[in-house]
Amino acid sequence: MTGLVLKDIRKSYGAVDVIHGIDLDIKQGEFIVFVGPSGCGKSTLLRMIAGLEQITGGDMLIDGERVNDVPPSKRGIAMVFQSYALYPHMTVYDNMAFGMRIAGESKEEIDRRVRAAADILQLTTYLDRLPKALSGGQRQRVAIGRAICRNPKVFLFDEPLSNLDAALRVATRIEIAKLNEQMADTTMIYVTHDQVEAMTLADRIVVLSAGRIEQVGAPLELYERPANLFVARFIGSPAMNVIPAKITSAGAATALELTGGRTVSVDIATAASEVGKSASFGVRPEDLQISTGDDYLFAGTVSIVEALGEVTLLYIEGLVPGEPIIAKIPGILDVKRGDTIRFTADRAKLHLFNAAGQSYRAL
Ligand SMILES: Nc1ncnc2c1ncn2[C@@H]1O[C@H](COP(=O)(O)OP(=O)(O)OP(=O)(O)O)[C@@H](O)[C@H]1O
Repeated sequence: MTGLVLKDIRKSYGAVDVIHGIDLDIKQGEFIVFVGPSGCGKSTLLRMIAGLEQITGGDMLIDGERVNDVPPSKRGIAMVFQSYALYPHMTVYDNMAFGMRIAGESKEEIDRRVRAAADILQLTTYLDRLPKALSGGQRQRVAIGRAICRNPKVFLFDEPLSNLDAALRVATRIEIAKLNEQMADTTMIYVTHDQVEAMTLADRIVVLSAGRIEQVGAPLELYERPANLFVARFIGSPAMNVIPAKITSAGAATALELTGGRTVSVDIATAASEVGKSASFGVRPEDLQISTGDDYLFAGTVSIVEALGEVTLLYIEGLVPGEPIIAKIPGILDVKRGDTIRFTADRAKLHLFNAAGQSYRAL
């Protein structure tokens, strides 16, 4: 089993601690995505797994073997970077074969692996071309092919699509998803800023903030059951709306008074000791619906209407100072700036967090 285990992994640069003790068990064949705001330590963690960055503390195990001091070339890992770094004077074939030639593989074995990788990535017709005669997406596929040829146990990707334009990103993302299916036993770890890549590629997403794990879970688990406000706001776009509230009654359902005076009830259990405490009420923009009745969550005045055709985004000012509430309503609406609208939502899709930002569902 080529599992990967991180035990209390730490990283400091001089006196500055950037990774504060990461515990993570990755199973063989899993596709793990690291996400988090800029500077949270995603690349540092990936580079420690690759062996490109010294580990300050803790243990890193691959296949049960401690690899903290094992050099990158001996870890059975291949890494694909944002910049593909191909040799410009070598053909696609030679770029993919290069590492194997250095390693002294036989001509037959090199040919077999290059052709197999080219086949997976649909590069067969480009094998005799130089990188300058390829598009950005094709070059990135060659970089991925070069990594496949190394027969890695663990495949690391550091924002591999971020240099590509929107259409190529989508196409190459789909290639990576197919690659993951074809290399079902190969563990893949992927760093990205892109929500869609994280949601569509990952078996599990690791959300990081300031060198710590906030939550680990399947994409929809994080979306539907964020453990805290950080994850709730980080996963999903536009971000979840959060309205300050006070708990007025507890039990199997909880009653809240929202900022602005409206009372709402959510199907989330709280203890009697929570009554009177401050909380944060959360609802995703796409879970809001326009209401015509009296049974609504809150009402507000529309300040901006963004009609995108497929959906309309409504920005509602005044409920939370300095932060508009956003509603994402399907289709084209007959709504204009200045209209007052009532919003409702399915009660099962509401969220509630305590004053420390922890979800009451996760407590
Ligand atoms: N060589 C270094 N010396 C000192 N600090 C460093 C060094 N490399 C990285 N850091 C710091 O470590 C932290 C984590 O950096 P890292 O590049 O891992 O973040 P990231 O999550 O990958 O960010 P981004 O999404 O912007 O690429 C940052 O605060 C960064 O400033």
